[in-house]
Amino acid sequence: MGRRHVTDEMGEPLVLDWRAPVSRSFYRASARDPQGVAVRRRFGFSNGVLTSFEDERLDRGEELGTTSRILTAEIERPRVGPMRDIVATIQPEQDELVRADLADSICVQGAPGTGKTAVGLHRAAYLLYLHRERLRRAGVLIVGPNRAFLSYIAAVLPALGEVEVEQATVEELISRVPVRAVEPAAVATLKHDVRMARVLHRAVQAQIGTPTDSITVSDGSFRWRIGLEPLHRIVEETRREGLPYGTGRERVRARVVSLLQRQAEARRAESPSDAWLRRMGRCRQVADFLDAVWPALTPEGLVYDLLADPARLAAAADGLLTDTEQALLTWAKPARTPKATRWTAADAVLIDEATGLLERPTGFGHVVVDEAQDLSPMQCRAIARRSEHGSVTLLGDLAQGTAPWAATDWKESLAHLGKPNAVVVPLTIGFRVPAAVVAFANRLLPALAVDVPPAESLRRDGGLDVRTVADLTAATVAEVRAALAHDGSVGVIAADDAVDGLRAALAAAGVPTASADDVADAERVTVVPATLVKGLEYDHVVVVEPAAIVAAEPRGLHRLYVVLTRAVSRLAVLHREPLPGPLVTWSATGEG
Ligand SMILES: Nc1ncnc2c1ncn2[C@@H]1O[C@H](COP(=O)(O)OP(=O)(O)OP(=O)(O)O)[C@@H](O)[C@H]1O
Repeated sequence: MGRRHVTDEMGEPLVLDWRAPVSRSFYRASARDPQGVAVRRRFGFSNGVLTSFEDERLDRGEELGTTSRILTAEIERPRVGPMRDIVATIQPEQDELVRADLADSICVQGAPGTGKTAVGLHRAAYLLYLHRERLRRAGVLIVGPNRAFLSYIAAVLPALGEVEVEQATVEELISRVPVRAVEPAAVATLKHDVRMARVLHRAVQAQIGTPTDSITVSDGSFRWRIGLEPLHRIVEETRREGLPYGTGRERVRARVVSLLQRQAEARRAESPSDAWLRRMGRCRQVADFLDAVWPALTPEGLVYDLLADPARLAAAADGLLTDTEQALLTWAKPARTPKATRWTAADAVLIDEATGLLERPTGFGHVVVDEAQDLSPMQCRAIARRSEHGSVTLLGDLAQGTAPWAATDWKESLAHLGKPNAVVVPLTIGFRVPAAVVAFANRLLPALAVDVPPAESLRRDGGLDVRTVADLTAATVAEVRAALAHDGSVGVIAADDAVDGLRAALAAAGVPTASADDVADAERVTVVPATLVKGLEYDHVVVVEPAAIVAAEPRGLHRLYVVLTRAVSRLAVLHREPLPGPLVTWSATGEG
């Protein structure tokens, strides 16, 4: 079994695809439930050379589990460059998630390094293998937190033979308008509040009017009239159908035309031509009627009207948003038109919601969302619109939530995603971070106010070094130089505003560095702003001044937790200022 199906020259299978149904028992068989497997043999390779093999005689009750030396060697191998696949060593609890049915939406809560990203990517590959035709048509989407992360994972699916998968950030998914402005966090947070969905819905509904006049149309030969009563009926009926607003408008038009058609048929005893029907649908009287009772809307126009006009907002937000909140949303100086407006990222979220109210978006057959704890309710809804007829795999860790609207309960996120019945499954075995480093980072957990199962690291190796230093820059350069004596990548993680200085200091010391969003870069050292490091990992991590990382943002302790859990082999923490409170107890014991 392996990454791809391989046959000999006679067409006989030599290697079976890891995703084939027959491969399943390789991953799932255990001494207690051998599933017909007598011996499981794993081969170890290095650079194309067979280096080892390992047998488990399940029929004699032998089972290595996580003590497998091939697994240990694989997870302790120094990391360099982009993420790799884990086909050879997928663990049973991961395999259950990877091979869940296409119809099943699942949510995985897992501590740092438990393999959530790996599971999500392998699940996408598995589903594409099993439902190739269906998913090729419907599409599979991977959503990640930023471009650096997406480029880090970009090679995994192609390595598994899957190239037709879209990978995007949420911001890219909803980029109907260019984002050209920033706004205070309080305003953005309010726009991400799920109440805004109701405000927008009401604003759209408020556009639907009541007919006040009958319609009289002439086609050159005859005059036709539709009275008020049938017009009322048409509008009411269509409103009740709850279609997207734009579809509703066309439905009203079609119904008006169909009444005209019936009159024409009765009078002439034959059906009018398609051209006649089209002409009637576009004639001025029908267009005027539509503009009066069901005017054409654009998503940008709808959001613009709400944010530019306090009266409109008040009408739509009555009982939903307080006066203060409404004032917060209203622009002090609106641009002259929607087109001239400098939209913010949160406006783009509102515009996407509005788009969903006006027209039905095309969706994907399956959506994998990574780092999902950072999605706001409104962003969840944006993804829900794109997976309405498909399923989702939601991956995340509540302890790593750094957005102002970060999730605190997966059930809520799942409800906003339209998948309230999805199961929440924990992953608890850590494959990345050495036990000593996990223990250090876990000091923060009680301060993070989330209820998550703690992880247990498989790694007994690795090193942790927490040091007070006099000169942060000089100490960082020295630390990086020492790290370069080992194999593997080196990640220097600092508060965003310290990154340029550190990069320059390293360059001056003759150490070239890469930036996080360029995984193709051959440099072994990367200097990463703390806000971009989510989901990434480096063999040796140097964290510079934790206090500054915490001070830089409201959920700074959550950010620090992310930062401290990026190391595969060694973590060095360099600080001048005292360590943030929750970590201090630890260093006060003298271990640091
Ligand atoms: N079964 C496995 N065999 C070998 N390596 C594994 C296995 N599962 C995960 N890993 C490795 O562990 C590391 C962490 O995995 P991954 O990035 O998927 O974790 P995560 O849960 O998404 O972490 P985070 O919460 O930090 O984003 C990766 O290097 C991955 O390849």
